[in-house]
Amino acid sequence: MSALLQVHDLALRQGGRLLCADLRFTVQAGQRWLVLGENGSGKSTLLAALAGWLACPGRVELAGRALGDWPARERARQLAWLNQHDDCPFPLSVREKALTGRHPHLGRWDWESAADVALAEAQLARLDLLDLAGRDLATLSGGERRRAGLAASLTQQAALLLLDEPLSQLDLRHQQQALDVLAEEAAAGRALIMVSHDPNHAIGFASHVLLLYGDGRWQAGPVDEVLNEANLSALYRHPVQRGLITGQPCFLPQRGQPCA
Ligand SMILES: Nc1ncnc2c1ncn2[C@@H]1O[C@H](COP(=O)(O)OP(=O)(O)OP(=O)(O)O)[C@@H](O)[C@H]1O
Repeated sequence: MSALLQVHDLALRQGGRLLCADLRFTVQAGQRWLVLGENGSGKSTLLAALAGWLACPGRVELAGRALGDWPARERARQLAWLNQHDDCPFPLSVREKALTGRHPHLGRWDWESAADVALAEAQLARLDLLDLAGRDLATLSGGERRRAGLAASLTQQAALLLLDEPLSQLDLRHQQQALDVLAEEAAAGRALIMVSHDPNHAIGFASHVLLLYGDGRWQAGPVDEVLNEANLSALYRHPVQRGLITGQPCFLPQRGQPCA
């Protein structure tokens, strides 16, 4: 099976600072990657590079073809990017926001079809947003708006979802709901690369983890190999303890410890 995404020797820099050097990893269809790291370690920069919005040294191949060789519309059918800052400067209903995910699939002068609307509304329903479909995006709470952005990414039906903190601002139930929806997407063959600040989002969800240390170093691999106390303590420069809750591992910061 050929890889959906191949990252070869990618270097991430911002403002003259090297964030990540020689990054190499491969994503197959159905895999769920969680990206972890401190504030400013380069997680959003990585997603921007993988989305083709940031030119970086190295090579990224999407479905066997260099990222830069994809025409923008075709690339957007393959790859959805939920940005961390997903605000909209003009009035837009929640339904219209979800429908933006269909734009790469429409011709220049096409309107969305009934099937497009049905698909968008189905994604809103999965995220508990159908009752708000007619509301202006600007009137939503932060968590509701975040879920509307995720619904738009799902409506795009891309093979690869790049999700920058899709669970931020979501309450506990909606976090779990979103994780369940994303797990369904992965089971249907889509690949996910999701940024989070909670290593526990990996538990029972992620298949792989990418740790970005923000100083050039990184670690990537299956959850069982990469997600452990030692790596997380080094990543966050704070002692992290692994515990068990009803047989499930969980990671917690040690209390009362000075920060490094
Ligand atoms: N245009 C820019 N000029 C200079 N520095 C920048 C620029 N854009 C981003 N940076 C810096 O690059 C670093 C990485 O930013 P990035 O947004 O990728 O971090 P992140 O890991 O996503 O952080 P967070 O967890 O806070 O969202 C940060 O220190 C940021 O201040």
